[in-house]
Amino acid sequence: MIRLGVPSKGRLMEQTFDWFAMRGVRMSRSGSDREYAGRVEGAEGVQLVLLSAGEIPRELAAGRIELGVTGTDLVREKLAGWSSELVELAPMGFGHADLILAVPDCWRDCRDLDDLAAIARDFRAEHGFRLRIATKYHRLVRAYLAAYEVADYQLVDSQGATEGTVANLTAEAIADITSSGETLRANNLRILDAEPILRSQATLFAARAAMGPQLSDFAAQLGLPEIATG
Ligand SMILES: Nc1ncnc2c1ncn2[C@@H]1O[C@H](COP(=O)(O)OP(=O)(O)OP(=O)(O)O)[C@@H](O)[C@H]1O
Ligand SMILES: O=P(O)(O)OC[C@H]1O[C@H](OP(=O)(O)OP(=O)(O)O)[C@H](O)[C@@H]1O
Repeated sequence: MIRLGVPSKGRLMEQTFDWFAMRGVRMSRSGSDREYAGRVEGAEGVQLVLLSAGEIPRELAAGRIELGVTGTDLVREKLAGWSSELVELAPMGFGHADLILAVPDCWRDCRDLDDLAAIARDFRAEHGFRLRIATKYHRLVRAYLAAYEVADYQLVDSQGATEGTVANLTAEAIADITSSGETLRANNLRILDAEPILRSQATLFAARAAMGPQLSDFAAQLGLPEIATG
């Protein structure tokens, strides 16, 4: 049996269902919108497991599902050394979002990472604490800022509504996912002029430990390029 983890709600779930339907595999919830079981038609031996997008990386790594759909951002954030545990079978062409750093629009002198590094250096002396960056992407943000030699900051954990933290005075800057940019604009934030921390999209992942003939057959049925097994 191949257990396939799919996000349990919203656009990500609907677009995942559409992606599989285009490839001849029809998925649906078994019962009401609140029931987290699902049906699969058009593929033998595949069981649908509806899960939080954020839990799918760990479920794959733990061997509780063999395949999973989630954003590349969540896999890279949640699993250190993700590529030793998972294989990227197919980018799915939706759920595009960039993980970016943003500062208050009124910080006229903060345009890029060099400016941020300089402001962060002065911030502590001036305020008695390090500049706060709100995010749920701790691992990715730390690695990125280390690469650009930004050091004088602290991360503040924010699991949602991250753009609100600056107005709420719990952070000076944020690192979060954006697609249309509307949430940033509505909260008077501006993206730093720099490469995004990550460009993410919804992706079909397989657990490396589960690779074998059954997964290969299913991948072939979906029209994916031949995958190495073992
Ligand atoms: N505005 C957006 N546009 C496109 N993709 C997005 C957007 N916001 C989030 N995503 C992507 O959707 C995926 C799920 O995001 P997130 O964990 O925030 O979802 P959620 O619906 O809050 O899920 P959970 O059930 O874990 O709370 C992530 O990979 C993220 O990159
Ligand atoms: O650039 P935009 O198109 O405005 O999208 C960006 C927003 O979408 C996501 O939030 P989501 O709605 O998933 O809620 P969250 O705050 O719980 O993460 C993300 O965290 C941003 O807040």
